[in-house]
Amino acid sequence: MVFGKLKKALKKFVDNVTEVVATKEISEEDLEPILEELVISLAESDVAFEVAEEIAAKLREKLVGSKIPRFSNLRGHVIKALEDSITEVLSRGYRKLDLVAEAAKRSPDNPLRIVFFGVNGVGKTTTIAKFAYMFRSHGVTPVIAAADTYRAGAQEQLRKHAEKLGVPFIGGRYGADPASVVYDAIEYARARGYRVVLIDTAGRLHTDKDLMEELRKITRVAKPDYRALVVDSLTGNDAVDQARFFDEAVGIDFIILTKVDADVKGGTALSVAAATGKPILFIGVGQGYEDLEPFEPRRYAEKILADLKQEAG
Ligand SMILES: Nc1nc2c(ncn2[C@@H]2O[C@H](COP(=O)(O)OP(=O)(O)OP(=O)(O)O)[C@@H](O)[C@H]2O)c(=O)[nH]1
Repeated sequence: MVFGKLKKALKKFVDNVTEVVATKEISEEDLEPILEELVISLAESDVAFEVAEEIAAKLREKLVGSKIPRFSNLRGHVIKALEDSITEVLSRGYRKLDLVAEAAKRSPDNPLRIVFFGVNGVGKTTTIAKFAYMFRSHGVTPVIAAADTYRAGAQEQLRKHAEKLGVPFIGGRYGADPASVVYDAIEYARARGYRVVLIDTAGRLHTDKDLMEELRKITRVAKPDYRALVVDSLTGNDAVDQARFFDEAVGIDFIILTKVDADVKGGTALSVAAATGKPILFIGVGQGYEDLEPFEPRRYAEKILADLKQEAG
């Protein structure tokens, strides 16, 4: 089940609180051991330890000494505290972005540039194709630039997507300077009036230092409006390390979390958003072009807690 492990941890927390609290007020004494158990089970669901502790601190603040409103039940009260705490953690750095509207407003000599970073295998290629689909279906056709010139496969995969989607593709020969691919793609867009350029980059080179230098060079040439990091929700705490690496290398504006539809643990979103302070703005929820959703913290928290809320009535 999607998010199964996280949901189980949260349900156990609600069960424990309702079991222990007999009066109309929640005491710190009652809550403390239950919070400790919650932190451990959150950590087991891929929530970074410091983020799990932060959630516990928020719950302590909201629940200790709180009076249960007369007509509401204790369960509902605890679930609401959980939902608010999770929403707060997910909201760090969050802002609404309308990329399609931004691109549509651009003058043709200054197209919107989005550079995508991320290690191999996280779903970067698929995500760029999903973005191309999103722009194109709103009438803003993008140019795709494949600036990973070290992997012939990456070029080929992106070219196929571009063909299927009917959008222009600019690639480079094996080993060509990736920055020149970026330059050509931006010039191409300018010359033909395309208002957005989506740029793929390498996910791995011989050394991390080489990778950092290449990504910095691409960034200097692209002058991106947005630097997007693609992370895989199935990688758990690794996603936090990746976000830190890329943020140090090039600076990250927002994160796209992929494979959320296949995530049985569910904690990565909480970790990445809270531990890096970089907002998740999109999630990948499948392999199709249309399987990209804007991320909204409250809605995501509601999704995590939907079964519990339904049970509580
Ligand atoms: N279920 C699911 N699968 C996804 C999602 N995004 C990508 N994938 C799959 O993940 C696999 C890897 O995706 P790619 O787009 O090839 O990943 P990449 O990061 O470009 O990987 P390389 O090309 O190997 O660097 C593919 O099988 C995709 O279909 C998603 O949101 N949900």
